[in-house]
Amino acid sequence: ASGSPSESPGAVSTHDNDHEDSDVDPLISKFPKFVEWVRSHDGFVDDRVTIGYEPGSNIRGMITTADIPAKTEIMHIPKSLIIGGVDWCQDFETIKKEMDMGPLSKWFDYFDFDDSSGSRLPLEWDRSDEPGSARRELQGLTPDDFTHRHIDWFEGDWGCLSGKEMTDLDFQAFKIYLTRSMHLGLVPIYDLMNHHNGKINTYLEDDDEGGVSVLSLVDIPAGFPIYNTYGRSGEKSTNDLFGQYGFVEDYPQLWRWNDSGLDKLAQEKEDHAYQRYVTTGNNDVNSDENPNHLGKWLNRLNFEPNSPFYEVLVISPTVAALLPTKHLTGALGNGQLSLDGWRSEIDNHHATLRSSQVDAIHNNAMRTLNSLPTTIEEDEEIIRIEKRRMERLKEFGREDANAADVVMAIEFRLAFKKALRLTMEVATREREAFFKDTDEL
Ligand SMILES: C[S@@+](CC[C@H](N)C(=O)[O-])C[C@H]1O[C@@H](n2cnc3c(N)ncnc32)[C@H](O)[C@@H]1O
Repeated sequence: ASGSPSESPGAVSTHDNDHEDSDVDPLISKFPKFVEWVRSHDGFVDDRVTIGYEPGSNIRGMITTADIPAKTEIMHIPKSLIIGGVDWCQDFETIKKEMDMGPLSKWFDYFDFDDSSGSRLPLEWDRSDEPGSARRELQGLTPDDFTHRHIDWFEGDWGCLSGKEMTDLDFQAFKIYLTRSMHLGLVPIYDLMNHHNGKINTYLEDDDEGGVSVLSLVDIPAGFPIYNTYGRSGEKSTNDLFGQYGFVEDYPQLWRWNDSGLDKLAQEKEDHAYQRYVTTGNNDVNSDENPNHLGKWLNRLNFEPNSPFYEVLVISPTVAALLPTKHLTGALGNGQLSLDGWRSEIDNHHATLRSSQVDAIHNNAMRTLNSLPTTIEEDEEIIRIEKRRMERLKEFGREDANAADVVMAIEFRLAFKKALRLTMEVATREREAFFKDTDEL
């Protein structure tokens, strides 16, 4: 009962601030026309999906209008609708050419419905780290060192622009590709799903001709967001996602950081004790991206750490796994796990984690927190003040991009600090649970 071109789904707007009426919000009201365009080019879209602003976050994304049982094909996008899939630079050129053609492009309806200019990325921040800048507000925390990495490469001598100046159209094409493409290229309608590693409810199946289907992983109730993931199996940390997309993901969060001081010491001195605590090597399991999700991680008895850096997997404000294994992070983006399910996985993990490693991450989290210029409580107050300032500016009709960037940066560092504080709490609270090395008994 779905998918015929004459049955275009409606669109709902639950947004309560800027987009009160879906009739006047083209980012919502143009959805039926967009779906018709997909279908008229041999794409398939289930009638039970629409577009709306997600309650809570107010982020536009795909939502169900009726129950969708598990293992249902929700969309199929044939290769003929996908742009690119060759490499960054060629895909960029194709996108730019099509955008430039305006209504004459086959993808006009796709570009017309796109919302990538509505998101703000750290690479759009002012580059300076003078007081008052968003970069300065990161207080040196990762991704302070790579906020502009993608654009620097893209514009640079070895990137797609080879040092040429970037035009507005270049930037538009660059941004849509950076924020929306996947391994097959730029995939219309697929890219309307938002990210959630915990409530992930879809998986992908490539077809034999270069197209792709999205299927439901679990039963999805009516009115629920349809989620994708940007970092399957713990491949990308919460810091990475913030650095690239500019949002702090919901739980579960995977925070990753480095101890630059100790790193230097370890490099200078091979037998430094740091070597005992930090593992090295590549995260090879995570490059084995299996779109068929479940099962891959379930049977894996794997004690290998997910990352050579300090890492904490935060499940809720009080539950976290210190130095998670690949086995644990393998669940991220591949399936849903209840809080009790996480707790029992984490208990098993902590029972095998050496106390000496726990001490190292605890001490590092403490040192990092103590070295930062503001506390969690101060940040909470600063955000309140900054937000009020922004609201006042808005009332006077002035939108200040830098003020919004600053709030974004402070919100990120606050979430990071909470993860560091939780790391210390878990290390202390569960002291008895960790594995005691024989020389520590
Ligand atoms: C592939 S698009 C997803 C659909 C998009 N929101 C839209 O309406 O077209 C990716 C962009 O959506 C936003 N996004 C996706 N998941 C998000 C989340 N969990 N929190 C905040 N923003 C999110 C980010 O701006 C990201 O760059």
